[in-house]
Amino acid sequence: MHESLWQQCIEQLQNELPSHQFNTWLRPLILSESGVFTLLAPNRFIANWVRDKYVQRIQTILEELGYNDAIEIEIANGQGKKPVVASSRQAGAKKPIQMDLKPSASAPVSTSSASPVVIEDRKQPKEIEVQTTGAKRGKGKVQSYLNPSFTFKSFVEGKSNQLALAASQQIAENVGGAYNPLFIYGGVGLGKTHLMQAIGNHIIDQNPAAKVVYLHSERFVADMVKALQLNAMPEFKKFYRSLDALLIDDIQFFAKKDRSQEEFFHTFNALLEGNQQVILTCDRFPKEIEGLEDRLKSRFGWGLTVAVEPPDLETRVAILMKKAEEQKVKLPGEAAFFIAQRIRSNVRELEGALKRVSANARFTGSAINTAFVKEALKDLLALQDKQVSIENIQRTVAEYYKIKISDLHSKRRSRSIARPRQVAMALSKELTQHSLPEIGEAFGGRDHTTVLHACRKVKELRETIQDIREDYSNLHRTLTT
Ligand SMILES: Nc1ncnc2c1ncn2[C@@H]1O[C@H](COP(=O)(O)OP(=O)(O)OP(=O)(O)O)[C@@H](O)[C@H]1O
Repeated sequence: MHESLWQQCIEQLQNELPSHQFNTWLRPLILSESGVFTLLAPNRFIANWVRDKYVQRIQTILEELGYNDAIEIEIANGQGKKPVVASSRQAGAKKPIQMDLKPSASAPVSTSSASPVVIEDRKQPKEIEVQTTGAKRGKGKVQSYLNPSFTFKSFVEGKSNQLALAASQQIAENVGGAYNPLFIYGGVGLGKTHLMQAIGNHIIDQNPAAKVVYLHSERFVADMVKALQLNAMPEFKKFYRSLDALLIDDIQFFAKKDRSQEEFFHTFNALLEGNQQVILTCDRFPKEIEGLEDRLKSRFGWGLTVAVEPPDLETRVAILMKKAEEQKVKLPGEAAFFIAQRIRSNVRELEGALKRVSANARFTGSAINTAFVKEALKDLLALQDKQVSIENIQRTVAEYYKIKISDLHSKRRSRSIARPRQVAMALSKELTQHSLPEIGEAFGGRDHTTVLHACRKVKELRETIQDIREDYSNLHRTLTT
């Protein structure tokens, strides 16, 4: 009975909501088979979001269909069970951002452009210059370390970054709220820094006096070492603990730096306790960072962990068109499609390719079309074609799943072999120019329909199963960077 009610309800929601909202938040919900009307969400973020934004509407629709009991939203693996009723809470209230700290006029002026805390090497008094704050770009003495072009507006949404974008937007609106810290992870050049800084830029746009600091983890370490040498740890601590939002990029560099981890752990706790927002990026999932203390790994997972994955073809085209428009480059759709088809590894490389094409076009005074792009990117494409071969993919996949390359060619059908084989086929389709029959041939002489089936299956599994999504993205990263 619940099944048919939910079916009607979900159809109604699909009619009511924009498709991206429906696909992101409601499509992933699964009706549990337990006695109570329970919807299972794939992760805590979706569960919380649905509780905050959609549960009332769901309940109302169900009531119209004659169902009057409360419903529950749970996380599919059973974590964080939290019953909800129709009158569930509203979205988190906005926390006012403190406006107390201004850079000291007497503080030493730093020429360093990267470090927000400048500890001068002099005996008395030890001063820390706070160069931090947002500060409207270009205004006043205060320097911003945020790239003003990294905004939500300039960020192209796609399936590969949808959750990360939604989470970032949510946090930008509710600084220090329910999702703290935000941990964004994913491969090189996929937009982690862009998203993190978009949050920072948004906070500052809302409140130009907000204290937002963005820095690379290596900078944090270097500043701390300097503070230690100069006996200036109290100032160091005070500074970091006074922020509204601390944005630390690439925290994998904390690995094996025990003293920095210790200090960061305390800073981190102090910020979380004060409801100050912490945003971290990393090239991998927290648990996979070797040389990072377990307590930090576990703490990173307290808030919200979201992945950015390599963008699919449509998103790559959209990103190219957007970048071309921003740079006032006339890029025909067909040429964008060609670039996007051939440059698949990450967005930074897409941007690099576009820059190269537009520089060539300017230099030669030519209009950009596909033939021109082919010529301008000749070397790059030749290099890339050489790098990703089916053999390479098979070797990498076999190593990753700890199976033999010959298993990928064999007829064995056990899942421990068949799944990696399907993943390897899908990667071959995505990363090489080989046709389906050629790929089938390279996998023990299989039919092209088997390859097509594998590609569809892997696509579906990536959408529904986190492990497969991560495996695929790890392999993609290994093969393309
Ligand atoms: N979805 C997107 N829309 C628009 N631009 C994007 C998108 N994703 C990435 N970019 C652009 O790609 C470039 C690289 O992104 P970014 O520096 O954020 O990557 P990253 O994931 O932080 O990489 P790294 O791990 O190397 O630090 C930036 O110029 C960014 O603006």
